[in-house]
Amino acid sequence: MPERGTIIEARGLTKTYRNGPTEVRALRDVDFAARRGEFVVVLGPSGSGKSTFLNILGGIDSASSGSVLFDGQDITRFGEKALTRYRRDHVGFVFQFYNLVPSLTALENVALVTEIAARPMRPEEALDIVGLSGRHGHFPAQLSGGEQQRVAIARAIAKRPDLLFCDEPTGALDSATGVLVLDALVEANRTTGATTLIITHNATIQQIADRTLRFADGHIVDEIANATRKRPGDLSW
Ligand SMILES: Nc1ncnc2c1ncn2[C@@H]1O[C@H](COP(=O)(O)OP(=O)(O)OP(=O)(O)O)[C@@H](O)[C@H]1O
Repeated sequence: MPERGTIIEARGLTKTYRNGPTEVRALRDVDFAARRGEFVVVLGPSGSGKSTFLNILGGIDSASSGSVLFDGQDITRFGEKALTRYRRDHVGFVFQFYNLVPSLTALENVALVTEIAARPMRPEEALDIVGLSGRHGHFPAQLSGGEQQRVAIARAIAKRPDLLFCDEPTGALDSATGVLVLDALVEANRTTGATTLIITHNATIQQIADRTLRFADGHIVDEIANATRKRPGDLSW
């Protein structure tokens, strides 16, 4: 039985990529569970399996073996249609590069998602949460990198996802701008209650999390629960 409050759980998760004769074991027998609303930072060296882990949990990559239970249902057994619905209704993704549509305003970029979501918030509300109320009509080229990333976060949360998965969201940003993006993620987590996982190479960021996972060589080698969480504004790197 899953622990009470668990929203996503991986059991014995394994992923092997085959490129011709060579095999890369990206994940080896990973067990993990996260509670609703939890804020988790994922650390680990390059190639240790962090992105593969997040992508499989989010239904954009497939497992070689093991299971991923979302709200008790094994998504590794879903067909294409159910997997698309899972991603569309329950998962918000944020990547290092913002992937906004250049010819659409901030508001229109967010509205693209709210138009197809099952229970969206208004695009204006999503932009408010990330602190961009004054930027609705701006095109991506008129926004700084950090502002573009906050539009990407607004787009990810506007569908009210249960899960918010962020792969290196501050990787391309300087520290002051990175702090604003982390503030937006903390606020998004607080107001939507989405379980939030953030991959980063910056170990300082773990201080804002409820829990830190450390990957090495396809395993979770360490898990630390934080008794207290710092605010992003109190970090410096
Ligand atoms: N599509 C793929 N085809 C083949 N090998 C892959 C593929 N995706 C990832 N890998 C390999 O799987 C291993 C884990 O990669 P992954 O991207 O999950 O690591 P990571 O910890 O996220 O690294 P980084 O911090 O550099 O993003 C690496 O050896 C990588 O080269």
